[in-house]
Amino acid sequence: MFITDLPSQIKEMCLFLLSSTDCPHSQVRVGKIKLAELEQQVLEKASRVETLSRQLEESKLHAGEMQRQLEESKCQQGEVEQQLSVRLRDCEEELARQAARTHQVKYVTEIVEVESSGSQQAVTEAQAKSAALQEQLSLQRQLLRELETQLHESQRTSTQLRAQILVYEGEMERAQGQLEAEMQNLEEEKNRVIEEAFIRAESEMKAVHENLAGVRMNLLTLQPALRTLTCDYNCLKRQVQDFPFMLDKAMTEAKQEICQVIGEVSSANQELLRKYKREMNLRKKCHNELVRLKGNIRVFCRVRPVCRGEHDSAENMVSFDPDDDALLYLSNKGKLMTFELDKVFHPQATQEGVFQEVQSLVTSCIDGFNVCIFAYGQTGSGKTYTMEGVAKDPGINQRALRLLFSEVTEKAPDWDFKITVSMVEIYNETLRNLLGDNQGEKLDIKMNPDGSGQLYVPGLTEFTVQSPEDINRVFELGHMNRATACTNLNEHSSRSHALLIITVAGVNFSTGHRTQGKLNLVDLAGSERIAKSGAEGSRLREAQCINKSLSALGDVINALRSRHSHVPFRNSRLTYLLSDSLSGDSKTLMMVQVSPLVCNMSESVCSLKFAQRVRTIELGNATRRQWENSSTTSSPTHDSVETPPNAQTQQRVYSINSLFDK
Ligand SMILES: Nc1ncnc2c1ncn2[C@@H]1O[C@H](COP(=O)(O)OP(=O)(O)OP(=O)(O)O)[C@@H](O)[C@H]1O
Repeated sequence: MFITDLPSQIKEMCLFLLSSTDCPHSQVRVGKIKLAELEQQVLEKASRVETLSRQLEESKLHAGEMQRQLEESKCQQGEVEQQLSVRLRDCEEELARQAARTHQVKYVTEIVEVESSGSQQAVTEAQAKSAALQEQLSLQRQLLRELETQLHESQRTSTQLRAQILVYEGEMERAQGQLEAEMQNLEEEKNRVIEEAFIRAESEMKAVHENLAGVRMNLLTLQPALRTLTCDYNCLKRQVQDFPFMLDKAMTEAKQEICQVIGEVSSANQELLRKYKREMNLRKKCHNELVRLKGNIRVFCRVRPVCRGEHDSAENMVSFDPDDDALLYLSNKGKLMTFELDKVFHPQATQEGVFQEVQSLVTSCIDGFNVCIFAYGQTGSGKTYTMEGVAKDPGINQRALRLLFSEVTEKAPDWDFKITVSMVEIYNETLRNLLGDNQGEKLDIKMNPDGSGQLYVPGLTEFTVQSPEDINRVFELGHMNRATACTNLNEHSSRSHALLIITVAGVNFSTGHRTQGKLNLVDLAGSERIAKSGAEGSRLREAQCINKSLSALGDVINALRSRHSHVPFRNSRLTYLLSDSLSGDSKTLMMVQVSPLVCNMSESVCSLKFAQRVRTIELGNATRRQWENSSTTSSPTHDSVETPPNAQTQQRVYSINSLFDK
């Protein structure tokens, strides 16, 4: 790591210390670590400076040594030069001497030449000596030149070393300066960090002291609480030890109390049950009395609401009496018409509300009455809605079957009831079995060969309802079979009568008393006058069949009302099938459906007029179909007041109050 890196390190550390204020203890600790690291770095730098100084010293010594060597070289050179110059001088002197001698030699030679050959030899020797000296001189000169070159080299090296020394010294000074500045910075930083850490530590200490004082206070206040808690704990411990015994005791007491209360409640229940049964009997008696007083044909009217998408509202054409729920006003062609019925349901009436008004009639079939509920009205007036309803909000059919099922289940301890269901459709005077497998099969109505005068439909499927799920299955099957037999169910249902026939047969376990009642729930075909609208072909035939059956219904009621000896039940499949429910011992409810639309006003008037006429007819007192258990016969026989639905019925006396206009 270099010294120049240190400031960024310090900066980093300072930022770290400044940024984190949430944990002063750890900051101080981290600051100290950083400081130690920095001090370590300073030490390292110092040792590096020392090394550099040492190297400088060594360089200086080296330079001194070089200087010394240079001096020595210079000295040697001087000496050599001196020696050489001495030698040169000697040589020159020698040469001069030799030259002088040459003249002598020449002279001598000449003499010698003259005089002797020995002299000549001496000259040759002298010349050789002179050549050797010359050679020595040139060697000395070469040595001198080499020494001079060496000297130059030494001088250049010395200059380089000096420059290097100067560079080192500059670097040393700069490093020293930088080091001092950094040391100064570090020292300041260290002092600042220590100061900050100290301040923070002081404030923390203060906070800790305050907390400590708070904790001491708490401790002082908690001590009594602790004493109380300890006391409570001991107390609870004792209670827990005693608890099993107390629990046993409390359980025993509670058991005794519960047994006593159960005894009281069950006796109160018995009493309530007895009262309830008495009330129920009373209610039934009252209802039957009411039916007797009012006549056994009841006529209700239900006005359906204006449906979504229907803009032809006739809210002010149909009005109701706020004080009398039996009156309905219709404003037709500027004329206000008043209709009096047994009950009028306004458009907001719920399915549940409607059913509440008919449920006593429904349950009377458990008591052995034959009941018939018709929905009458033009197409789209709400007949199917009232009878079948919709999946989320079922109509009379489903509610009736469920009610009967729950009632007979309630009576199960004393009675053995059997509920059977059939579904029939009458289209173009043909009877179809809606619960059967063969939808193409046409059914017939026949007289029972046992001589009881009862009618029966050979091949008609009867389902025994044993659970609420069976009820769903029956309706699903009936609906499915009706839908598969036609292309447009809505149109088809408008032009056919749908009958749900529920038979409830019961026997009382203790008395052997038997009852059998029949509930016919009929969604009639649309009552509008289709023939007038110029229908042709199959539509015309449908219209004729509908008209035929509806007028046959009117004829039957008219004959009953007029005490005719002959009641034309056989004039249509519908009246023939319902003959036992329309004759004098039965209860009948006609639910006349009315559309609120202006465009349907004339049909609504027709329906309401028909309803009012029917309402004025009394079929006579309703009587219960019942018989005592007989050891001689296992099949039901009519008691003295029963009216069988056959020809003898025609001889019965009916109290008819008004005429029925066709
Ligand atoms: N009380 C009511 N509340 C809400 N909607 C009703 C009510 N009565 C009838 N409707 C609606 O009016 C429309 C016609 O009713 P619905 O099909 O029951 O008439 P309908 O007389 O049975 O006709 P059709 O003779 O063609 O079978 C249906 O869409 C039905 O849901």
